[in-house]
Amino acid sequence: MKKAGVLGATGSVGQRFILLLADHPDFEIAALGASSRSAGKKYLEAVSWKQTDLMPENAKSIVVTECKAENFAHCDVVFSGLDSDYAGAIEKEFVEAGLAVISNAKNYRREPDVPLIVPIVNPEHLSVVENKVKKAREAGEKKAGLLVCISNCSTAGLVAPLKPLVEKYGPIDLLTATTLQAISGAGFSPGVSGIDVLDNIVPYISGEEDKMEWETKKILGNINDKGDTFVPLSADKMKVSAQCNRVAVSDGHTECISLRFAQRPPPSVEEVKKTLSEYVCDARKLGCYSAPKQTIHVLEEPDRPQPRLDRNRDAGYGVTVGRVREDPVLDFKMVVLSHNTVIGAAGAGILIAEILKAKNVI
Ligand SMILES: NC(=O)C1=CN([C@@H]2O[C@H](COP(=O)(O)OP(=O)(O)OC[C@H]3O[C@@H](n4cnc5c(N)ncnc54)[C@H](OP(=O)(O)O)[C@@H]3O)[C@@H](O)[C@H]2O)C=CC1
Ligand SMILES: N[C@@H](CC(=O)OP(=O)(O)O)C(=O)O
Repeated sequence: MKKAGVLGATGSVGQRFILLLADHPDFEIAALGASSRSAGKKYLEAVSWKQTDLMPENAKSIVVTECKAENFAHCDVVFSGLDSDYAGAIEKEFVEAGLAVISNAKNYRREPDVPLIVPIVNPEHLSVVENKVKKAREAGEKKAGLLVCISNCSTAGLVAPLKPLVEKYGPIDLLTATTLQAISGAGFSPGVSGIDVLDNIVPYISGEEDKMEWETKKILGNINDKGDTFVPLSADKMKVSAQCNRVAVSDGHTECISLRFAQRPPPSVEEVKKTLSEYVCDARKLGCYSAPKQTIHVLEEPDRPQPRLDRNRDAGYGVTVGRVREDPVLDFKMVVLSHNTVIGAAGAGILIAEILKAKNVI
């Protein structure tokens, strides 16, 4: 069993980590961290639990600590669900102390040497940290600190169907996405207020559109010849336009997307559906415990996917696509649904850790 720490353990993402780690065969919870408001309290008392699953017994009596590296020194991996106002300094301290940090926060996603990972899409980008750790071990370092960033949750759902399509049919040069994002995505402190979201749609999520437009290009981009720096796709190779909305859904981000392939003629609708259905993510091939059996579920019903009905496919690690059809402006349009706190956040972190463990990095 590897020992796992969770930073921001009381938040929306942190609570999902607690659920997903509760019965995990490879990782056990060894330390929980949050703000000084929570530190010193048992998890049961520190947290305002908002999940529909009951709080796991094994978390209840763990005493939450302050997010200091010394409190997590015994951890093989540390998952971060920290508020981004604090994540930057805390995660830096942890990596410098030799800890392996897998972060949900946005702070380091654009660093040229930090992998930005959606584990069902671009686990090959983990080679950059694999190489770093190998070199550090060869140099005699006992604990090589490393940082892996998890993408923005809407970006995770967006890139999942793009990856197999690009692999098979070449670059996508134009892409639009309009999101309908769940309230759990906004976190719990303070979270979206009832009056804002009930009987309403808020057509603005701060910073979200820019993150989707930028992160997509890093995730679908390349690594330089030296194997140490990421080279995102350039704007002339791929134009991405996102519009983001908050809707009254508890979990699960829906995205209406349209895309055009650079190569002409484009494939047929049936070929696109077949390619999506047949895609098997590398984590599944590696035998990772949490990897979805079916990476992308393609539905034929005209009124699916729907968040409440489809977000838990493959325990939230699978992505669901429906309404795949021709687009009279670009080539194709479709609706994508992904669980924002599982494959868009905590689940992604755990699947990344499973991949790193399988590769003997942690
Ligand atoms: N929710 C989602 O779907 C997604 C979230 N993210 C990112 O993940 C991170 C966590 O998001 P989310 O769970 O939604 O946020 P929440 O607001 O729900 O949780 C924030 C967490 O950070 C802790 N925290 C706040 N201030 C401090 C501090 N000064 N020192 C240490 N810990 C502190 C809080 O602890 P306390 O309870 O003690 O205040 C809490 O555990 C963010 O960076 C977010 O952008 C990424 C993808 C998806
Ligand atoms: N902004 C996302 C969640 C989030 O926190 O994303 P990021 O980690 O990219 O800031 C949402 O509201 O659904």
